[in-house]
Amino acid sequence: MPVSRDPPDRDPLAAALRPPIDETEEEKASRIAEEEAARRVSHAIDEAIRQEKQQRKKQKLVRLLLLGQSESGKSTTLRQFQRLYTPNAFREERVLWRAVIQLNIVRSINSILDALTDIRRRDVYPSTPYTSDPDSDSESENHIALPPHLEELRRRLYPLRHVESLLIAKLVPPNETEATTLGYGGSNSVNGNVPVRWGVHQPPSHPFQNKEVFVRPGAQWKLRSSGRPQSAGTTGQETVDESQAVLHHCRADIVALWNDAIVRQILRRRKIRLEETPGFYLNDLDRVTSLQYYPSDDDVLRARLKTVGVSEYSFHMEAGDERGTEWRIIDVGGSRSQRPTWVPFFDDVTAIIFLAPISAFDQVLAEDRSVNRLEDSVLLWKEVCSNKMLAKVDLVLFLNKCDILDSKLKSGVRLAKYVRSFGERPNDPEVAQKYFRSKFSAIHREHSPIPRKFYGFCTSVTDTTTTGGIIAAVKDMVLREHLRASKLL
Ligand SMILES: Nc1nc2c(ncn2[C@@H]2O[C@H](COP(=O)(O)OP(=O)(O)OP(=O)(O)O)[C@@H](O)[C@H]2O)c(=O)[nH]1
Ligand SMILES: [Mg+2]
Repeated sequence: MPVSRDPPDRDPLAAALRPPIDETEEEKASRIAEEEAARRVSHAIDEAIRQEKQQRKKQKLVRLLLLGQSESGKSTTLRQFQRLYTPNAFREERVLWRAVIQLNIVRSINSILDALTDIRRRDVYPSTPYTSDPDSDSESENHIALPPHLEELRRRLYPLRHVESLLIAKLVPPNETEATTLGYGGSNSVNGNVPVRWGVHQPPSHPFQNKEVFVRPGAQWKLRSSGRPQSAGTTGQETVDESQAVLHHCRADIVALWNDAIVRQILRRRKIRLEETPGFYLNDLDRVTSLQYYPSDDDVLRARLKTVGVSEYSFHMEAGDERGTEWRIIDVGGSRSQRPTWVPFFDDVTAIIFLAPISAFDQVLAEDRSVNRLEDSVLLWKEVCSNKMLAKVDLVLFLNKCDILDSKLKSGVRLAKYVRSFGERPNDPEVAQKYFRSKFSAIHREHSPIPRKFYGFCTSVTDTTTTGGIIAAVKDMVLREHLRASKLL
């Protein structure tokens, strides 16, 4: 059949659809009515398809946002989700955390060495020897002379400064400029002698503040930490990296330093409670300084690496009714400079897990040392509860770091001294948890723009045994509410 190369001089479709020339008024009215009905049907079909698509999309995608101040445990909660729902990937990545753990260890040691250096600096002139009674806290630091064995340890552990620089260079890109200061140990601890009422107070300044290392989200730092010279393979046993070799070499001295009675006394006087600081591994020195050291699940959960920016982790449910549902978990940085990055995620979030570290009642924010950390958490929770954009979002509260709260109260730190409204209640961890729960629940009730259920858990998200059950319960609840809401659409 011949094909015409020239375009027709009139639109054949328009011609075919044009009403007949001899159409009567009656026929015209009937034709218009038919066309209108057809248009309505077509529009209804389009709308149904659109709604179905929207519903399908909503049913299949759950967006969970993790909020809370810095060091509240958001990234640790994310790692718990990864451990539970993508265990193979989590296991494979454990070796990449070794550099972070090494850095955490080295920084703990260096913070002790800094404390010794500080005492030494202030004590150049005649001094009395250190008290023979290591439990005596009465002596002023200004009269302390470092005994020779500590001077010797200080000298021998000097290579750890170099290891710290090496590890930072490995983990943090060279062009990274933002620096946040966060000391170890006492840097964000409140001077125990200053009472506060949900409290503002002046914290002591510690001379050995370290810069906290952070990474931006994405695989970059993992690639860097897996690269040479730390090519440890996936078992962690093939080759030994330089930092691990130095740690291993210094093992005896590190153990001696950490177990030294005088060192403990100095730390105690300075209110430096290293055991309660993030990234604390000094009670596992034999294991973590061995040449074959390979991080366990627990080690990865205890590692401290500050988040700057936003990281998103997604996984698909592989079994049961939830099969095919995609979960996206969004982890944000919690320090004050990071909080403006939260808002864009409020738009289409399904649920929020808000973490409030209730053990921080005697600490101050690293970024603003005039603000008590518990007070900051309370204000932040109030803001989240009252936010109109989040009015229909399920809020799940994790009153976190209950393990630290427990040990703090049991060691004699009095909660009522910092939280006056705690009053005469017994200084007991369970009473304290209950008290905090009721306070946070009241804020939720009073500040939610429309009434909603309160989901509150007392957690220690580094603990794999208890957290697994809580996360499973939260997941079920979020999904149930999500399905219910999408059915109401
Ligand atoms: N003992 C104890 N440590 C915890 C708990 N939760 C978190 N941590 C530790 O606290 C440190 C800080 O936790 P992260 O999860 O990094 O805190 P984050 O909220 O992500 O902090 P940013 O990234 O700065 O916003 C890590 O070393 C964790 O291992 C807990 O319940 N108990
Ligand atoms: Mg984080």
